[in-house]
Amino acid sequence: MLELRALHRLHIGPVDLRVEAGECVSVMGASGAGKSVLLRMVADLDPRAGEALLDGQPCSAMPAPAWRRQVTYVPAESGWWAETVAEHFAPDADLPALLPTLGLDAALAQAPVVRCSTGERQRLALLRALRPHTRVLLLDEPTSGLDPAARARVEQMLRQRLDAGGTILLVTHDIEQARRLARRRFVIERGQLQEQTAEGHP
Ligand SMILES: Nc1ncnc2c1ncn2[C@@H]1O[C@H](COP(=O)(O)OP(=O)(O)OP(=O)(O)O)[C@@H](O)[C@H]1O
Repeated sequence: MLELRALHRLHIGPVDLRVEAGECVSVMGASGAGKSVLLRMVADLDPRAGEALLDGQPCSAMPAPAWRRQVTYVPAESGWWAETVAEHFAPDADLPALLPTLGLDAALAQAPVVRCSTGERQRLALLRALRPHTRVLLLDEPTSGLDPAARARVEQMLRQRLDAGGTILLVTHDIEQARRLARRRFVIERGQLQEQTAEGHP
């Protein structure tokens, strides 16, 4: 279970939130409202006040890499540091089996990253983050560049992750996607998270 206690950075927060294992919570909000700042705070990527806990273990009590192994941020545009796709995955990753699960050609494993399309890179970044030790996925617009078929595959994979006990904090501009995946939906406004009721706006 992920717990946020009075997380605060810039004008975002304090944010208090509990997300159970197997639960997806969505966060919507205007451009610039602070959605990415929030996800980065949870991943402990920037200085911030407050505390985040995973199963009661405070983030501040563990080395940053240990926290980020379990609580993984997938930004809207991921970083790539090597030439080919395969170099960004663990040596034992079964890429010929993994890539088609999100509708990607298995041959893409040997392709240079610079030749991949935006939507291909987006799905590759997600696959990169879906390691067994990742407990919480912090997803920043994971399907914004995808066609409906690819988006459906991604959502199916996220549902499998939830069924297996994973936790997802999902930033999206797509209200229908939020309704499909998230048990609870929030909007960030004036730096505060506000829960939306089933009938309410948005
Ligand atoms: N390191 C920083 N220092 C100062 N201000 C920042 C920093 N990072 C982000 N901001 C500001 O915080 C606000 C929230 O930014 P954020 O990227 O979280 O928006 P967002 O809700 O994710 O927007 P979008 O939907 O456009 O991606 C913006 O006004 C941004 O300029």
